[in-house]
Amino acid sequence: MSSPIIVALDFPSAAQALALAERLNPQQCRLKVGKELFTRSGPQVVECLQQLGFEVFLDLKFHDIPNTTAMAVKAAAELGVWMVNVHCSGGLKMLQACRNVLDQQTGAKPLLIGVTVLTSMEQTDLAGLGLDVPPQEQVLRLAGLAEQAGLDGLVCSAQEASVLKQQWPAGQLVTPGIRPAGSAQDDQKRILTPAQAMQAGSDYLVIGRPITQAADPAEALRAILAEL
Ligand SMILES: O=c1ccn([C@@H]2O[C@H](COP(=O)(O)O)[C@@H](O)[C@H]2O)c(=O)[nH]1
Repeated sequence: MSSPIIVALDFPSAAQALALAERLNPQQCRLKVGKELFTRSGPQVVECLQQLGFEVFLDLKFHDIPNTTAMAVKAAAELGVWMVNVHCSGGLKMLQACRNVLDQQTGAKPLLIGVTVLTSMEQTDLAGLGLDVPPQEQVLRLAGLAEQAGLDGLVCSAQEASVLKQQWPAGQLVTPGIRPAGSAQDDQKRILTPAQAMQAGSDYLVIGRPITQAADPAEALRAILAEL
């Protein structure tokens, strides 16, 4: 499967998520289950999507003490997901605990990805957290922790992809905040178009509303793939 597209299924019910999934082709995209859908529908929706032939990114952005986070990552691995993520701001010990628990797993392991700075945030938002630095500076700092802990890659903005690829060539870059030209920015701040993101070095493009809210989601996905 060579498509870099991960479609974010941000829906309030399994029925809506599955209806959208049935309109898509597992050869053309992977699917992302996030907090809204998982909190409403639980592991069953992940299993249903897998039965439809899709690889699933479980985007729950775990962030807790090391043992709790590692056990959540273990549970995700046992669900057979393709990718799972944790917040890098949980710190090195937390990230290492997650790496260790996956290394002890037998069989297929999910990619373990560290969330850096959310794509909805800009410098003023970081200042409100007492971190008055450009987002890229904080992303690079958190990327260093992820690499040290042996993670497989990062969630970041595609705006940081090229500098991250220089710092950590092997790190897989998973980039939300993707907006085809002319589409609504919504609550995203650090955005690029699909083609710009690929040129910058993104490995995977996470795209939600521009596909899921389109009149014809399958056609929206095809148009994005044609642009790459
Ligand atoms: O920094 C981040 C991390 C995760 N996301 C998630 O990606 C999708 C984006 O959806 P759009 O509708 O394309 O904006 C969404 O599920 C977020 O939870 C992110 O946007 N930024």
